[in-house]
Formats: sequence, C-alpha cells, structure tokens
Amino acid sequence: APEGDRGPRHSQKCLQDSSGSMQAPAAGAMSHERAGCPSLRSLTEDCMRLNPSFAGIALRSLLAVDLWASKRLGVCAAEGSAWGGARPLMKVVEVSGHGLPWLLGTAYGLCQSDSAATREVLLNLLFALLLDLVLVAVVKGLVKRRRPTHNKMDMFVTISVDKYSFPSGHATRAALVCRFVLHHLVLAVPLRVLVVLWALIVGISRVMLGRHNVTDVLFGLFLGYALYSVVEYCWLSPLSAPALFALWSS
Ligand SMILES: CC(C)=CCC/C(C)=C/CC/C(C)=C/COP(=O)(O)O
Repeated sequence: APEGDRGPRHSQKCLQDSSGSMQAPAAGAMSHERAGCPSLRSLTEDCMRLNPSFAGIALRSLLAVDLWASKRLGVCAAEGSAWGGARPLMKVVEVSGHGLPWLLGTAYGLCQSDSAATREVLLNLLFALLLDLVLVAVVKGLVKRRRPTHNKMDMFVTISVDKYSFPSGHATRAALVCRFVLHHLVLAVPLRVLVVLWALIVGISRVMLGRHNVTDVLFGLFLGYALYSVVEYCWLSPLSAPALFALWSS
C-alpha cells in the first residue's frame, strides 16, 4: 500500500520498534523512512484521517448530499432517463448559454453598430464574456473536479478544461449576462422576468442534463453574479480605453 495508506497502528509500531518508547519522529525520521516506516508527514495525515475537523466532516457530508441529489436530478442525462424526452429541449437551452454564440453575436453586433453608446456596451459585454471564459478555465484547471459519471460527453464545442465540472461555465455566463442585460438594456418588466428565468433555467438544465453537480451550478451562478461587479468596476469607456474605441471609430 502507498505510504499514506498505511494504518496508524503500523506507524506507531515503527516508532516504538526503533526507540522502545513513543517519541517525536523528527530525529530518527530518515532511518524510519529507510526502514520502510512512515514519515512524520504520513503520521500527521493518519491523524487527520482519524480526527477530521468539523469543517472536513461538513464538507464531505455536503459533497455526499451533492452527488446523491445531482444523480437524482439528472433526469435528462440520457435518452432512456426518466425525462429523456426533454433532453433535446435541454440541449437547446444549453446552446443558448454557450460561450460561442454569445461571443460571436456580441462581436458581430459590435462590428455592425453605428452608435457610440451601443458600441461601449457591446465592447464591455465582449470583455465580460472573455473574462468569464478565462476565470472559469482557471478555476476548473485548479479544482479539477470530474463531471458526474452519468454525464454523456456530447456537448456542443468544448475546450480542454471542459472535462472538469467546477464551476459550471454555463451558470457563470448566465448569471453574468443576466445582470449585464438588466443593468444596460431598458426592458419591460415581463422581459426582465424572462431574462432572470432564462438564467435560472440554464443553471437547472446543467444538472438535469447530468453535466454538473448542484454545487457546480450554485457556485457558477454566484461567480457570474460577482464577476459582473468586477466588469462594472473596470468599465471600459472612450476615456479609460481610448485606443480600444479608436479601433471602431475609424
Ligand atoms: C475564443 C474562444 C476560446 C472561444 C471558446 C468558446 C467555447 C468553446 C467555450 C466553451 C463553452 C463551454 C462548453 C463551457 C462549459 O460549460 P459547463 O457549464 O459545462 O461548464
């Protein structure tokens, strides 16, 4: 078994065998390790495994509930699933929150726009979408949480980090775009409600399709919501980024 997997009784025996009594292993650590005994680090790991902190227990319990709930809610994960008939519709929702249509649509609008105010808003939307892609890729690459086992990897255009699931990129984008649109477009109340519903449905559909666990989506929605505040803070304008705006005015 790997060093870290040896039980605490084995570690204790090694310490006692060498000195005859229990002692801190620092001085004899090298000879213990050479004799095949675990190091101080593996003893500490053993201790942590035997005495997990309250936070550790809470996190493990949350993850267990998350996996259980996500599996039960993945009702469109395959054609043969409980709501398999709704899978094509869920995939349409998936495309509506995908990065590619949003990036291409925003870039196209930017090129077509002849009003300075519209250009400013679209340029900031493009900046927000790119920032979101980078942030999600970094977090996915750091956390490396695998997608649920019941997920079928048949997604529309993905990049390498999309084999990981935490956080949901669709959820971050949906929350970000939702906040952006509500702040910068003058919309009638029913349309504002529709925008919020769309963001929530995109989030829920990630779990129903089996793409994500519930916590991936909840954290994604939170991250996208918070990211909008960063975009507002760094708002690009002809005053703050004249060179960027000069590209479109010439
Ligand atoms: C310019 C550039 C690098 C565009 C890439 C657009 C693209 C392929 C985005 C990936 C969107 C995607 C599949 C995100 C994964 O979403 P999850 O909700 O499954 O995490």
